[in-house]
Amino acid sequence: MKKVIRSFGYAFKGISYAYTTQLNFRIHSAATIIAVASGLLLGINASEWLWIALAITLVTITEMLNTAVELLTDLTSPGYNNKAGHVKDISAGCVVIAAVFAVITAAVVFLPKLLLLVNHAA
Ligand SMILES: Nc1ncnc2c1ncn2[C@@H]1O[C@H](COP(=O)(O)OP(=O)(O)OP(=O)(O)O)[C@@H](O)[C@H]1O
Repeated sequence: MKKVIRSFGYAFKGISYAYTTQLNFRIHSAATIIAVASGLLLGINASEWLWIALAITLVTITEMLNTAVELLTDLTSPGYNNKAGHVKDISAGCVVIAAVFAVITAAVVFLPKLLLLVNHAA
């Protein structure tokens, strides 16, 4: 049991490292808070919550893996190396793909509800 708790401790250390060192991770965390608050305010349904949760999870995981890949690349290839550059670019590309998915998901879930609110107010 102690071992499991210790493993969770290491995992949270990793999340905390990504949060404190990566500006993009903090931006994504702020976007997560905005998405959850919007979901609560607009009263989205269970399947919409699942899509939002999937988008948040994908962005968070890719951002953390990107941080790990950057660290590992700097460790194994501190000097300039074409392949090291490609590794970092591909890793960053994964984050962009997840972020595009998140933006599309947010638009599909929230836009119709926001437009309805605007129409009601007008
Ligand atoms: N060792 C290297 N060899 C060749 N190109 C590199 C190397 N390190 C970085 N690059 C290039 O510079 C880009 C930016 O790298 P950098 O390590 O600054 O990442 P970053 O996205 O700015 O991340 P962060 O700001 O979180 O450190 C990479 O995507 C890559 O194209």
